[in-house]
Amino acid sequence: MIDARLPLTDIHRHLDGNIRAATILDLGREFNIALPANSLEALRPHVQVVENQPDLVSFLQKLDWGVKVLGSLEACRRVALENVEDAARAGIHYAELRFSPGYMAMNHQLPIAGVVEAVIDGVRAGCQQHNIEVRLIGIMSRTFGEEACLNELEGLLAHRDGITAVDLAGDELGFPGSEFLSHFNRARDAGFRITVHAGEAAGAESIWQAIRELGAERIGHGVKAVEDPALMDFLAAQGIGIESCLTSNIQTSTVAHLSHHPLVKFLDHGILATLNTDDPAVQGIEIAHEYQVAAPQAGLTAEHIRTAQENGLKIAFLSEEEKQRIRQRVAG
Ligand SMILES: O=c1[nH]cnc2c1ncn2[C@@H]1O[C@H](CO)[C@@H](O)[C@H]1O
Ligand SMILES: [Zn+2]
Repeated sequence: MIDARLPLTDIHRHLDGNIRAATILDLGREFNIALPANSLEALRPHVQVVENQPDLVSFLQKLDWGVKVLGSLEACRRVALENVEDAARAGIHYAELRFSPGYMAMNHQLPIAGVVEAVIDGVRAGCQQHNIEVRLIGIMSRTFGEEACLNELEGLLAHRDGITAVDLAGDELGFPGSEFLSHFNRARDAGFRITVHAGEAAGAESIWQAIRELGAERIGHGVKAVEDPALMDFLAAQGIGIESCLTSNIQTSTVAHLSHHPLVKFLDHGILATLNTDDPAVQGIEIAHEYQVAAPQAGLTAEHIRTAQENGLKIAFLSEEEKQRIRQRVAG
């Protein structure tokens, strides 16, 4: 159900939520970090969601081992490079990879700006080796509070040219967007594009807040928009894109069953909604699974899936010329 004539995109993909289990073992050994298991098979349930989690925060804990083994900047560069390799292998032509430099830095007190630089460098190397185009989104992890987010923003600003956009992710219920107004004012002043995780754990008001107060041009997840008809109209009229992540929404218990997922309603309403992975290694899925298994289970027809695929590049953080170049490259 992936249209091979159209670019395949993944514009909501956390690179620090996509660290290979084999790499976690490897880095654990390198930095002498005691892991909960020493074989791939035994490690898997600690680093991958094997059953749906009761809420977002429980799901997010599954990402923790991946960053605990980041003992050096070289390790950060390695996982960035491997992420590009994995995205290219998954058949993705254009990816926006996002990462939280403070979250990656915190276990071994790495310099945050150094992490940003290492990720940019790893992605650049990966793009030279593989036939894929990548942009980077810097995340501020709300879970660690305002000051930690400010440190992340400063690290991202130190390498402004290598970063396309900023995002706010983590515990949406515990840390509402209203605490981060000054961060986003600075980010917009610096010319960053803006996407925000909203309407995943919290309600439609969180999406309005992200748009009106943080300047979000796109929304990560946005599931709860379906509860507010005025918001549905607004998203469609303003061309504010939704980055849907179907399997993620089931694994976090944001949506009880795929047949209840609002993505079809978004598309039928003319909202520029897209299909994405979120944290593929942690979830045990890849983008093809979202198109071929999850989307049909969520009630998308072949036409809906095609529209979602087209929307990926439409709402990408690229210029019209860059989008056209990618379309032409894929159409051959
Ligand atoms: O589905 C999600 N919703 C909200 N935050 C997320 C999700 N997946 C990962 N992160 C958060 O993003 C940062 C790492 O890139 C971490 O803060 C992680 O908790
Ligand atoms: Zn996400």
